[in-house]
Amino acid sequence: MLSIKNITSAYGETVILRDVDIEIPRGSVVAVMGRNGVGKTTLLKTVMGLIRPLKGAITYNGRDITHLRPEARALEGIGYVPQGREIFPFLTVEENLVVGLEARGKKAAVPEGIFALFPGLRDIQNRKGGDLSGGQQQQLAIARILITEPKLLLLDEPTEGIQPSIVFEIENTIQFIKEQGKLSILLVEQYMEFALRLADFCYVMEKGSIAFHGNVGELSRDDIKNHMAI
Ligand SMILES: Nc1ncnc2c1ncn2[C@@H]1O[C@H](COP(=O)(O)OP(=O)(O)OP(=O)(O)O)[C@@H](O)[C@H]1O
Repeated sequence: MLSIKNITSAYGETVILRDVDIEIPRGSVVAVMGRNGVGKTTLLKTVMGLIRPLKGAITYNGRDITHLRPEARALEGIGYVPQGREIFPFLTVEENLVVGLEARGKKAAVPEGIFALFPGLRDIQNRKGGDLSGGQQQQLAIARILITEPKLLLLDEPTEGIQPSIVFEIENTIQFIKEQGKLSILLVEQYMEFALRLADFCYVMEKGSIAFHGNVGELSRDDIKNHMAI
Protein backbone atom coordinates (compact mmCIF):
# COMPACT_ATOMS: atom_id res chain seq x y z
CA MET A 1 0.00 0.00 0.00
CA LEU A 2 2.65 2.50 1.12
CA SER A 3 6.35 2.01 0.85
CA ILE A 4 8.76 4.49 2.43
CA LYS A 5 12.29 3.85 1.17
CA ASN A 6 15.50 5.48 2.31
CA ILE A 7 13.78 8.72 3.28
CA THR A 8 16.00 11.52 4.54
CA SER A 9 14.25 14.77 5.53
CA ALA A 10 15.52 18.03 6.98
CA TYR A 11 14.41 21.45 8.22
CA GLY A 12 16.88 23.72 6.45
CA GLU A 13 20.33 22.40 7.26
CA THR A 14 19.15 20.19 10.12
CA VAL A 15 18.68 16.61 9.00
CA ILE A 16 15.91 14.95 11.03
CA LEU A 17 15.05 11.67 9.27
CA ARG A 18 17.90 9.44 8.11
CA ASP A 19 17.36 6.61 5.64
CA VAL A 20 13.97 5.62 6.99
CA ASP A 21 12.38 2.47 5.52
CA ILE A 22 8.78 1.56 6.44
CA GLU A 23 6.27 -0.72 4.72
CA ILE A 24 2.53 -0.47 5.26
CA PRO A 25 0.75 -3.49 3.82
CA ARG A 26 -2.84 -2.97 2.66
CA GLY A 27 -5.37 -3.17 5.50
CA SER A 28 -2.74 -3.15 8.23
CA VAL A 29 -2.05 -0.88 11.17
CA VAL A 30 1.61 0.13 11.47
CA ALA A 31 2.74 1.87 14.65
CA VAL A 32 5.75 4.17 14.74
CA MET A 33 6.91 4.78 18.30
CA GLY A 34 9.73 6.68 19.89
CA ARG A 35 10.47 9.40 22.38
CA ASN A 36 9.80 13.12 21.99
CA GLY A 37 11.69 14.71 19.16
CA VAL A 38 12.93 11.59 17.35
CA GLY A 39 11.16 12.66 14.15
CA LYS A 40 7.78 10.92 14.18
CA THR A 41 5.78 14.00 13.15
CA THR A 42 8.41 14.84 10.54
CA LEU A 43 7.86 11.36 9.10
CA LEU A 44 4.08 11.88 8.80
CA LYS A 45 4.58 15.32 7.25
CA THR A 46 6.94 13.81 4.73
CA VAL A 47 4.41 11.10 3.85
CA MET A 48 1.73 13.79 3.47
CA GLY A 49 4.00 15.91 1.26
CA LEU A 50 4.26 18.84 3.66
CA ILE A 51 8.02 18.31 3.77
CA ARG A 52 10.03 17.38 0.68
CA PRO A 53 12.57 14.66 1.46
CA LEU A 54 16.21 15.24 0.51
CA LYS A 55 16.42 11.72 -0.74
CA GLY A 56 14.49 8.48 -0.91
CA ALA A 57 11.12 7.56 -2.35
CA ILE A 58 7.52 7.13 -1.25
CA THR A 59 5.44 4.71 -3.28
CA TYR A 60 1.67 4.54 -2.82
CA ASN A 61 -0.27 1.75 -4.52
CA GLY A 62 2.72 1.14 -6.76
CA ARG A 63 3.00 4.78 -7.83
CA ASP A 64 5.91 7.08 -6.93
CA ILE A 65 4.31 10.01 -5.05
CA THR A 66 7.56 11.50 -3.67
CA HIS A 67 7.01 14.76 -5.55
CA LEU A 68 3.23 14.95 -5.42
CA ARG A 69 1.68 17.96 -3.65
CA PRO A 70 -0.19 17.39 -0.35
CA GLU A 71 -3.58 18.22 -1.92
CA ALA A 72 -2.99 15.64 -4.63
CA ARG A 73 -2.06 13.05 -2.01
CA ALA A 74 -5.30 13.81 -0.15
CA LEU A 75 -7.27 13.30 -3.36
CA GLU A 76 -5.50 9.97 -3.85
CA GLY A 77 -6.86 8.89 -0.47
CA ILE A 78 -4.21 9.79 2.10
CA GLY A 79 -5.86 11.35 5.17
CA TYR A 80 -3.79 13.13 7.83
CA VAL A 81 -4.91 13.87 11.40
CA PRO A 82 -2.16 16.15 12.76
CA GLN A 83 -1.04 16.26 16.35
CA GLY A 84 -2.68 19.62 17.08
CA ARG A 85 -5.95 18.32 15.55
CA GLU A 86 -6.55 21.65 13.79
CA ILE A 87 -10.24 21.89 14.57
CA PHE A 88 -11.89 25.17 13.53
CA PRO A 89 -12.75 26.65 16.96
CA PHE A 90 -15.54 28.97 15.83
CA LEU A 91 -17.32 26.39 13.66
CA THR A 92 -19.72 23.83 15.12
CA VAL A 93 -18.98 20.11 15.11
CA GLU A 94 -21.27 19.67 12.12
CA GLU A 95 -19.65 22.57 10.25
CA ASN A 96 -16.18 21.17 10.96
CA LEU A 97 -17.29 17.89 9.42
CA VAL A 98 -18.81 19.55 6.37
CA VAL A 99 -15.67 21.64 5.80
CA GLY A 100 -13.69 18.40 5.66
CA LEU A 101 -15.95 17.10 2.90
CA GLU A 102 -16.02 20.33 0.92
CA ALA A 103 -12.24 20.60 1.01
CA ARG A 104 -12.15 17.44 -1.04
CA GLY A 105 -14.91 18.51 -3.42
CA LYS A 106 -17.43 16.05 -2.01
CA LYS A 107 -21.12 16.41 -1.23
CA ALA A 108 -21.67 18.60 1.82
CA ALA A 109 -23.90 16.38 3.97
CA VAL A 110 -22.54 14.54 6.96
CA PRO A 111 -23.01 10.79 6.44
CA GLU A 112 -25.02 9.18 9.25
CA GLY A 113 -22.48 6.36 9.55
CA ILE A 114 -19.94 8.68 11.14
CA PHE A 115 -22.12 8.99 14.25
CA ALA A 116 -22.21 5.21 14.54
CA LEU A 117 -18.40 5.32 14.72
CA PHE A 118 -18.36 8.33 17.08
CA PRO A 119 -21.69 8.29 18.99
CA GLY A 120 -20.46 11.03 21.31
CA LEU A 121 -20.31 13.52 18.43
CA ARG A 122 -24.01 13.18 17.60
CA ASP A 123 -25.15 14.95 20.77
CA ILE A 124 -22.72 17.82 20.41
CA GLN A 125 -23.23 18.60 16.72
CA ASN A 126 -24.12 22.21 17.46
CA ARG A 127 -21.30 22.90 19.90
CA LYS A 128 -18.38 25.03 18.73
CA GLY A 129 -15.13 23.15 18.06
CA GLY A 130 -13.27 25.40 20.49
CA ASP A 131 -15.63 24.45 23.35
CA LEU A 132 -14.94 20.71 23.09
CA SER A 133 -12.62 18.72 25.33
CA GLY A 134 -9.31 17.53 23.91
CA GLY A 135 -10.73 14.04 23.49
CA GLN A 136 -13.83 15.28 21.68
CA GLN A 137 -11.63 17.40 19.39
CA GLN A 138 -9.50 14.35 18.63
CA GLN A 139 -12.60 12.32 17.75
CA LEU A 140 -13.87 15.17 15.58
CA ALA A 141 -10.51 15.43 13.80
CA ILE A 142 -10.51 11.70 13.03
CA ALA A 143 -14.18 11.78 11.99
CA ARG A 144 -13.56 14.76 9.70
CA ILE A 145 -10.93 12.80 7.80
CA LEU A 146 -12.82 9.48 7.82
CA ILE A 147 -15.88 10.93 6.08
CA THR A 148 -13.67 11.76 3.11
CA GLU A 149 -13.16 7.98 2.81
CA PRO A 150 -9.36 7.83 2.82
CA LYS A 151 -7.53 4.62 1.98
CA LEU A 152 -4.54 5.41 4.16
CA LEU A 153 -4.94 7.21 7.48
CA LEU A 154 -2.02 9.00 9.15
CA LEU A 155 -2.63 9.53 12.88
CA ASP A 156 -0.26 11.64 14.96
CA GLU A 157 -0.45 10.75 18.67
CA PRO A 158 -4.25 10.46 18.95
CA THR A 159 -4.04 9.71 22.69
CA GLU A 160 -1.93 12.73 23.64
CA GLY A 161 -3.42 14.65 26.56
CA ILE A 162 -6.72 12.78 26.43
CA GLN A 163 -8.72 11.30 29.30
CA PRO A 164 -8.67 7.48 29.54
CA SER A 165 -12.38 6.94 28.75
CA ILE A 166 -12.01 8.73 25.41
CA VAL A 167 -8.72 6.97 24.66
CA PHE A 168 -10.70 3.74 25.10
CA GLU A 169 -13.41 4.95 22.70
CA ILE A 170 -10.80 5.96 20.13
CA GLU A 171 -9.11 2.58 20.45
CA ASN A 172 -12.43 0.79 19.86
CA THR A 173 -13.14 2.94 16.83
CA ILE A 174 -9.73 2.24 15.30
CA GLN A 175 -10.16 -1.47 16.05
CA PHE A 176 -13.55 -1.46 14.34
CA ILE A 177 -12.13 0.33 11.29
CA LYS A 178 -9.28 -2.15 11.19
CA GLU A 179 -11.65 -5.12 11.27
CA GLN A 180 -13.49 -3.72 8.27
CA GLY A 181 -10.18 -4.07 6.43
CA LYS A 182 -10.68 -1.19 3.98
CA LEU A 183 -8.20 1.23 5.48
CA SER A 184 -4.49 1.10 6.20
CA ILE A 185 -3.24 3.13 9.16
CA LEU A 186 0.11 4.66 10.01
CA LEU A 187 -0.13 5.44 13.71
CA VAL A 188 2.47 7.56 15.49
CA GLU A 189 2.25 7.01 19.25
CA GLN A 190 4.14 7.24 22.50
CA TYR A 191 1.49 5.31 24.45
CA MET A 192 3.02 1.92 23.80
CA GLU A 193 0.28 -0.39 25.02
CA PHE A 194 -2.38 1.45 23.04
CA ALA A 195 -0.26 1.27 19.88
CA LEU A 196 0.61 -2.40 20.31
CA ARG A 197 -2.99 -3.46 20.92
CA LEU A 198 -3.91 -1.96 17.55
CA ALA A 199 -0.84 -2.51 15.40
CA ASP A 200 0.16 -5.41 13.21
CA PHE A 201 3.69 -4.07 12.75
CA CYS A 202 5.73 -1.71 14.84
CA TYR A 203 8.76 0.46 14.23
CA VAL A 204 10.74 2.23 16.93
CA MET A 205 12.60 5.40 15.98
CA GLU A 206 15.70 6.78 17.63
CA LYS A 207 17.22 10.08 16.51
CA GLY A 208 15.57 10.00 13.10
CA SER A 209 16.37 6.39 12.23
CA ILE A 210 14.48 3.14 12.59
CA ALA A 211 16.21 1.33 15.44
CA PHE A 212 13.96 -1.67 15.69
CA HIS A 213 10.98 -3.11 13.87
CA GLY A 214 8.92 -6.23 13.41
CA ASN A 215 5.65 -8.04 13.55
CA VAL A 216 3.87 -7.10 16.80
CA GLY A 217 2.89 -10.70 17.48
CA GLU A 218 6.53 -11.78 17.36
CA LEU A 219 8.32 -8.96 19.20
CA SER A 220 9.00 -8.98 22.91
CA ARG A 221 7.51 -6.06 24.85
CA ASP A 222 10.77 -5.74 26.77
CA ASP A 223 12.78 -5.31 23.58
CA ILE A 224 10.39 -2.60 22.43
CA LYS A 225 10.49 -0.89 25.83
CA ASN A 226 14.29 -0.97 25.86
CA HIS A 227 14.45 0.74 22.49
CA MET A 228 11.84 3.30 23.53
CA ALA A 229 13.92 4.17 26.58
CA ILE A 230 17.09 4.99 24.69
N1 LIG B 1 9.53 23.36 11.72
C1 LIG B 1 10.67 22.93 12.29
N2 LIG B 1 11.85 23.58 12.08
C2 LIG B 1 12.99 23.14 12.63
N3 LIG B 1 13.09 22.04 13.42
C3 LIG B 1 11.95 21.36 13.67
C4 LIG B 1 10.68 21.78 13.12
N4 LIG B 1 9.75 20.90 13.55
C5 LIG B 1 10.39 19.99 14.32
N5 LIG B 1 11.71 20.27 14.39
C6 LIG B 1 12.72 19.50 15.13
O1 LIG B 1 12.80 18.22 14.51
C7 LIG B 1 13.00 17.21 15.49
C8 LIG B 1 11.94 16.13 15.30
O2 LIG B 1 10.68 16.70 15.59
P1 LIG B 1 9.32 15.88 15.42
O3 LIG B 1 8.19 16.78 15.76
O4 LIG B 1 9.27 15.22 14.09
O5 LIG B 1 9.49 14.76 16.53
P2 LIG B 1 8.44 13.82 17.21
O6 LIG B 1 9.10 12.51 17.36
O7 LIG B 1 7.15 13.88 16.49
O8 LIG B 1 8.27 14.46 18.64
P3 LIG B 1 6.97 14.78 19.48
O9 LIG B 1 6.57 13.48 20.05
O10 LIG B 1 7.46 15.75 20.49
O11 LIG B 1 5.97 15.36 18.55
C9 LIG B 1 12.97 17.90 16.84
O12 LIG B 1 14.29 18.09 17.25
C10 LIG B 1 12.30 19.21 16.55
O13 LIG B 1 12.78 20.21 17.42
